Amino acid sequence: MSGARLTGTARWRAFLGLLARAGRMRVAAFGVLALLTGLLPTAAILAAGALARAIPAVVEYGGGSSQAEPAVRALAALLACLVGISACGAALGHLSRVLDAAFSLEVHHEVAEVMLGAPGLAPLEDPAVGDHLQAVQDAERRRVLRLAATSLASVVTTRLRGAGAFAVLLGFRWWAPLLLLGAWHLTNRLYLRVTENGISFDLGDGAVRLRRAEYLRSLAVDSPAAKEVRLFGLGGWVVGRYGDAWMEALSLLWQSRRASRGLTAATALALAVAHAAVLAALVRAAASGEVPMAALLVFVQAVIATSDLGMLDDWQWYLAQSLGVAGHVEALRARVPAAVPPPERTEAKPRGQVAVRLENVRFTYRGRARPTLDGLTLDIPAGQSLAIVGENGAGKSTLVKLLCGLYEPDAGRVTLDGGAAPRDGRGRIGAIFQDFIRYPLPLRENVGFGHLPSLSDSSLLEGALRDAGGGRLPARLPRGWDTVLSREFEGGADLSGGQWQRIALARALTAVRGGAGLLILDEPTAALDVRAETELFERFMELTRGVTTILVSHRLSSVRHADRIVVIDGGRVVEDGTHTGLMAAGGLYARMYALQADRFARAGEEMADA
Ligand SMILES: Nc1ncnc2c1ncn2[C@@H]1O[C@H](COP(=O)(O)OP(=O)(O)OP(=O)(O)O)[C@@H](O)[C@H]1O
Repeated sequence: MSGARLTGTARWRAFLGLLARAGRMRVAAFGVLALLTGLLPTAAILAAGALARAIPAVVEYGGGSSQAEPAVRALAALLACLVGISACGAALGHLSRVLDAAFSLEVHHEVAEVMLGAPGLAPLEDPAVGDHLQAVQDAERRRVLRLAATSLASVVTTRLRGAGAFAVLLGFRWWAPLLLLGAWHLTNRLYLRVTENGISFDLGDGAVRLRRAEYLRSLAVDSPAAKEVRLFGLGGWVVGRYGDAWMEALSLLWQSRRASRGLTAATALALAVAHAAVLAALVRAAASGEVPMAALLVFVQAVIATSDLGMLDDWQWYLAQSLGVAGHVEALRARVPAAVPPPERTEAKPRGQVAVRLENVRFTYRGRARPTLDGLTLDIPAGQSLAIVGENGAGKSTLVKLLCGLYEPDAGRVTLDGGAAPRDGRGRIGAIFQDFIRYPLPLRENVGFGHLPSLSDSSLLEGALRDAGGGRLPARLPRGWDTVLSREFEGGADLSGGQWQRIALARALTAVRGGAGLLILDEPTAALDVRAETELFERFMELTRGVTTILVSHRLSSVRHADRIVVIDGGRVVEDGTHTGLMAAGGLYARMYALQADRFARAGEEMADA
């Protein structure tokens, strides 16, 4: 994955960039608080040492004497440090939580902006883009994004405490902190090894085995399989296999952990030897009088605090993951081209019918050896109703997606009204696809999304729904236009396939009422029977007179009343005319029509026989 290939510095830059967008002042305050929280413990160790040094004078001359002043100052400094540690720690914790939320929001915002800024659908089909998106989604699932600043605060303050202890110990022997650092560094290596094992487990065989176990578990508890599991008495088998699959998956992890046993033992030994060497040297120096008692107290505390240079467990992992996410976001931005902003509209007539022209268009899907469209030329005058027909896979939907500017042709041109590229004129196109979206949102939005500015124009939405044949629907829903169209939400409702189709069509009509001059229906009625589809298309052509309409269907009888019919085959237009003209020509259209009519008649006979 290219996100993983970003250098550490680039990832840090991306991470801090995302964090900085949460507010520079907040980030500056975060930095100051982290610095104070990290360094005050070392100051406290030094203050404790100063206090220990000053105590004998207090004992000797009394608390009220001038000789006791250093002790009072040291005590005050120690108290100030302790109060500072807890106050700064609390403030840092609070600010971290604010930044955590802001960081996660920024990541999602950035990803959405990059993806929505892509000129068409092609980047969405790029496997590398899919990998980056998946990585961000996984991070969200593991709550990594919501701990980015907290983990940064924790790692920074801990390392600062370790660095402070290191500096203090330098005052004893130069080699002492280096020795301890080396030993603690081994714990970091060990941690990395264990993490890498975990990652390769997640990415490799382990994940496959876990997925299998997870599937078996879901068979036992989820509803889709509930009927068959009970009916066929599969319960015992499912639970048994789940246990086996789970153990099989974990055995891989244990195996990899066993492989780290040598490093674990070496680390423990190194830590014991390093600490023993430094403590022994300290004791010897104290015994010889070289290191006084107060300094011994300081150095021993510093030895203990060097553990903050070692492995940090979860926080280190969370921070590494957050840096990884920032890398993925950065890589996503580099991978997905940003759309060029549309030029200023110069045409005087932004509303009304749209003329479409495709000139010698060639288009090949990513990963496909052969073009889907090749040498396709088609002129659609403003206001015409055109049907595009062809066999399955002929490229009808592809042609429609090019018309909507969702893909760019490899060669040739697609233009609206003699000049504009489709993606610059999207506001003038209303389209409903075969796989139209059933938004789990209120009915109002499901219809109003065709023209967002009309979302609050109830009479426009009502008119569109009525024309699409769904006029009685709001009255049947528990909350009328505000009913969420999904049972997964409180007070929501489920609709039948036919009702959803009416809503999708109403959405297209809303687009037309909002000013779209080109309406495309790419088989949104596939679930209807032939007669219903024919009636609906005819009604639609009636309702959208004055708008350029493109109907896609492979049921020829449904579209025969269109002004014009083109047949796509081999990636280009092979026939072009009216139904009567094409039938008379006796070409591909006529053959397809005869075949469908024959099939239809035979199906009718079989039903009559039955
Ligand atoms: N996103 C995609 N990536 C790769 N190939 C695709 C993609 N979408 C469609 N294709 C392929 O392009 C060819 C044309 O598909 P298209 O959906 O345009 O045909 P169609 O005429 O609309 O078919 P149908 O009548 O079945 O809806 C098919 O071979 C299809 O498999």
